[in-house]
Amino acid sequence: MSVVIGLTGSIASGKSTISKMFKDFNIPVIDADIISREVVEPGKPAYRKIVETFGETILNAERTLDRKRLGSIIFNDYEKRKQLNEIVHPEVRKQMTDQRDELKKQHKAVVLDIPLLFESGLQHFVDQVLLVYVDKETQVKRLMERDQSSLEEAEQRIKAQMSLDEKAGLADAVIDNNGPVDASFRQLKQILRNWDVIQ
Ligand SMILES: CC(C)(COP(=O)(O)OP(=O)(O)OC[C@H]1O[C@@H](n2cnc3c(N)ncnc32)[C@H](O)[C@@H]1O)[C@@H](O)C(=O)NCCC(=O)NCCS
Ligand SMILES: Nc1ncnc2c1ncn2[C@@H]1O[C@H](COP(=O)(O)OP(=O)(O)OP(=O)(O)O)[C@@H](O)[C@H]1O
Repeated sequence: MSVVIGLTGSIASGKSTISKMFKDFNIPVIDADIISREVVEPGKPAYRKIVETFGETILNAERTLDRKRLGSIIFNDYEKRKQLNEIVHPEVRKQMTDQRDELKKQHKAVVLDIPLLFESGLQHFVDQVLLVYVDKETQVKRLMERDQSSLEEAEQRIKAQMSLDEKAGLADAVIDNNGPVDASFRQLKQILRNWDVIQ
């Protein structure tokens, strides 16, 4: 029996950092952010719907999506965000469940890295939910440093998601990622032992 692990957190909480650690255990990771980029490439159905809905001003000169511009529209506006989600999310879900079912056949565990797992109510896609947690101050600081963004931009993005404190109450296990990376790695190892994924 393969265990399907839903890896989640909030923006800049450290999902990608933890996600890379699964390689050490030979556990494959399916990344919703990567799939959500693939399904909006020019020529794909979701791309066409996005241009129809948001207009050509959200395109770059080479006609790919101007992600920064689209982000500045949707992170400011709940209704627009909902419209974009309704176009992109069904495509992402289909790809993720197909890959999950294939990988389950060959691995002791499979990870679905889904930033919006709780917001989208996707708990039923997975057997265990693993949350990467940081406190609000660390989150803002790491987000601003990584994306070279202002305090205002960082707080706006954080506000577009459910708070990490609320998510912590819903998860099966939590990694506290406020400390150094090796401390988070040790927590991950213990959790995988508890779930009988590793020895
Ligand atoms: C708005 C877009 C173009 C901005 O692109 P950008 O390259 O700046 O950001 P990126 O895609 O790398 O996302 C970064 C993080 O933002 C957060 N985020 C992205 N989309 C959303 C959303 N619709 N609602 C809340 N948070 C979001 C997530 O934590 C994500 O990890 C892009 O995020 C997008 O297409 N979003 C809709 C699809 C989506 O929900 N993706 C996230 C999970 S499937
Ligand atoms: N334990 C840690 N100590 C110091 N820096 C960290 C730690 N964990 C992550 N970081 C840094 O914090 C930033 C955010 O981490 P990461 O990109 O892994 O988050 P994420 O949850 O995947 O973000 P997003 O949702 O935006 O994709 C990165 O610059 C990363 O290098």
